[in-house]
Amino acid sequence: MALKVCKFGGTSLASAEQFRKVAQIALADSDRKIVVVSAPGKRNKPDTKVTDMLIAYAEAFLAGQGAEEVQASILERFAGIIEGLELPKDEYDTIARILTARGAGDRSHRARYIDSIKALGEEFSARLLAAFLRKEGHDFIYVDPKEAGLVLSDEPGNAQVLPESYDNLRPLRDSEHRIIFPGFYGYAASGNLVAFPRGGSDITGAILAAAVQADVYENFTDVDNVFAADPRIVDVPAAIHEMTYSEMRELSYAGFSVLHDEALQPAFNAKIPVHIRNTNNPESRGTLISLERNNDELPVVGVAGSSDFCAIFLSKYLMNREKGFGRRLLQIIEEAGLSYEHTPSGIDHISVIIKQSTLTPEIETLVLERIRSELQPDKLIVRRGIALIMIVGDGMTKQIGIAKRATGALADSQVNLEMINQGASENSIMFGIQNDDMNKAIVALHGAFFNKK
Ligand SMILES: Nc1ncnc2c1ncn2[C@@H]1O[C@H](COP(=O)(O)OP(=O)(O)O)[C@@H](O)[C@H]1O
Ligand SMILES: N[C@@H](CC(=O)OP(=O)(O)O)C(=O)O
Repeated sequence: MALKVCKFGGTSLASAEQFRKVAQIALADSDRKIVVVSAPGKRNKPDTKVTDMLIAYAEAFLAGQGAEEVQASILERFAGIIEGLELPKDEYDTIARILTARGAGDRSHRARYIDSIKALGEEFSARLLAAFLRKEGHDFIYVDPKEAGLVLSDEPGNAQVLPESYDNLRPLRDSEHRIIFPGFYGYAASGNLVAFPRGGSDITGAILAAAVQADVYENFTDVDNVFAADPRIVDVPAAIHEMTYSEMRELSYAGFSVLHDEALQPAFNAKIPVHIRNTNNPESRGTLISLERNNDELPVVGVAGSSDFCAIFLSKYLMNREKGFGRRLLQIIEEAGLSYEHTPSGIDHISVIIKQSTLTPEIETLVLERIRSELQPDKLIVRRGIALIMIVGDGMTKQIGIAKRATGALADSQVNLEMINQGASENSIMFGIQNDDMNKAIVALHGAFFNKK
């Protein structure tokens, strides 16, 4: 008997109707022993994710404002699900009680308080799905991440798994029951609830799959497969049915929100294939992410982009002869509490690319002052509003002319290139452009590599 861990995203649990689909999929294959769930997501485009409502609920308390309105909207979402699943009224009472109690919890640490509330969407989804499956006569239990031993670093909203979690979670493999596990959060060694970054239920699923040595990690979402570009940007993008871990890691980091980029490492380490599938069309083939792919006629498997980066650009004559220049520069960045994304460089210049949101005006002043006094550059400027576009494919190394094809397509679309950087692993090329050109660039690059002649 095979062992499968499956994760259902917020869109798969947005309503009672979606819960029923999830239950049907879980029941269709007895190998699906562990089911990880997200909080109810959007039912339609203008709708709000429960996680965002919970964050608003926490923020209302923190601001000392009334939270009644947002509390009522959260409870209304769950009331609709409970009613649609024909669950007893007790379920609603429990949810209302927990939500009120958490809201009244300790607010002395802002980020910790927000985590303790925003995780409730996943907890409620998991409790309701387990209750529904049991009501229908199936042996599923809700498992609490604390009891199961999902131990995370104590970084609210940005937690990472600690190695002991894998040993702690392994026994779930032999549980006599099938398991419903909430995604997105775990506990620090201190006992505090901590959440992964947004979209982090994907990470929970991957950790569980690795811990129990699953044969496959099925990640159910609302698209038939991964596309070669974001379907919200490119009309009818090419479907990609196979990808390698490193390709998907690059693409999800660069903008493919379909899978969290940090979800790949646990699956990759444990060599567990990840199968992206559609809850609304479970018959479709999906996308298999593993060590190797057979579609090696494709040099490039995807084009992704994300906006709002900035570049700290420095030039200094004979920079190449100055030992330790790069190290000292990056040390300044590190000591300002910043992480950097890329460092494209030439003989006399270097840029450090950083997420714009992390470079606050205070940090910027501090960093620039230190660079000026400690490194004495000839030129130092900060460029904002940069989008990074990535074309990714393990097959790129074997084909000549990929960069030419890409830059040609960008030029034809009048996109001005500010930076080009080939990843050290040679399976990606990054282009830095103006934010406003991002979608145009993605459309052009998708056309260059995927449009049938
Ligand atoms: N390259 C891509 N291929 C498929 N979907 C993509 C891609 N890039 C972005 N997406 C978006 O990711 C969405 C699925 O991710 P997400 O909204 O997080 O779903 P879930 O609620 O299942 O976690 C899709 O609806 C699609 O709009
Ligand atoms: N609900 C959390 C975690 C998550 O993974 O959600 P989703 O599966 O809907 O991306 C969020 O909105 O960030």
